[in-house]
Amino acid sequence: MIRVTGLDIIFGKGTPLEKRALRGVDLTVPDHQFVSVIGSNGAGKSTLLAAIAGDVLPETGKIEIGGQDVSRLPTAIRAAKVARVFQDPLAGSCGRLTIEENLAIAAARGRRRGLGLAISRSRRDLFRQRLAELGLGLENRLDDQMALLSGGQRQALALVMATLSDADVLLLDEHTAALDPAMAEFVLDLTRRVVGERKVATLMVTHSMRQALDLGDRTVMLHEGKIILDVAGDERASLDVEDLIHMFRKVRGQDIDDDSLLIE
Ligand SMILES: Nc1ncnc2c1ncn2[C@@H]1O[C@H](COP(=O)(O)OP(=O)(O)OP(=O)(O)O)[C@@H](O)[C@H]1O
Repeated sequence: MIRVTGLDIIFGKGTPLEKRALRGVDLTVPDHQFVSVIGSNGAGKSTLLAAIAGDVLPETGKIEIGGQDVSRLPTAIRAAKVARVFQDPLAGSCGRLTIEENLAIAAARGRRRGLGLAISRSRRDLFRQRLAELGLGLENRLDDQMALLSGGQRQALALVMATLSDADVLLLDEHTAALDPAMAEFVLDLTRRVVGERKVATLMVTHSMRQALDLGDRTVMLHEGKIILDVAGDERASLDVEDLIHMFRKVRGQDIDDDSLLIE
């Protein structure tokens, strides 16, 4: 579970460029819940994920993961609890290492084991099995360098890596935005499957209103560092993109910037 309470994040405090990116954000995500996060440019979506991962520390407020207060813990210490997939397919894995080595590092995250032990035969079988489930033929390429894979293959791998760890939290930051439409659809389907199986507390940032309603079981909209909409259950199920736009306008009294929020 993730519990964020009264979270304020300020960049460049005391400088002319001071920016209050999050303002008193409260958000609790239970273990099984998949939350899509939407909002226009600069709304604070990535900052929220970065704060949960530990890349930025709160000015005020608290972040708890699995019941532990991690507010002041650095990213490296939180890594065992937090799995992430970034927009840039190159960011989540090491191109110079093999597929197997990348998977072994992911599997060893948060565990007191060396890489050597991590690459045992049974582990290799597990990796093969997980890769075979993707249907991309990667189970036969364990010794290939990660750099040889396409962006979509790397994102799919990043999701598999996320499931190999015992993380309590999965953070997806526009993880399909850099992919071509067919690959993006594949990775989104995989995301649904992975989150469904792992039942991990998941936050997915997207610019697509359609994705925000189609994936997961709750949609949160951020604007200027605040949560302005939070819908789940029957209310969410009955919404379409037009409703979401209408709700945004009602709350903010302004038009959505169509350049930053994709209607479809
Ligand atoms: N490292 C930083 N230093 C200074 N300001 C920052 C930093 N990171 C983000 N900001 C500012 O904080 C605000 C929120 O940024 P953030 O990246 O979280 O928005 P976002 O909702 O993810 O936007 P986008 O959809 O454009 O990625 C923006 O005004 C941004 O310019």
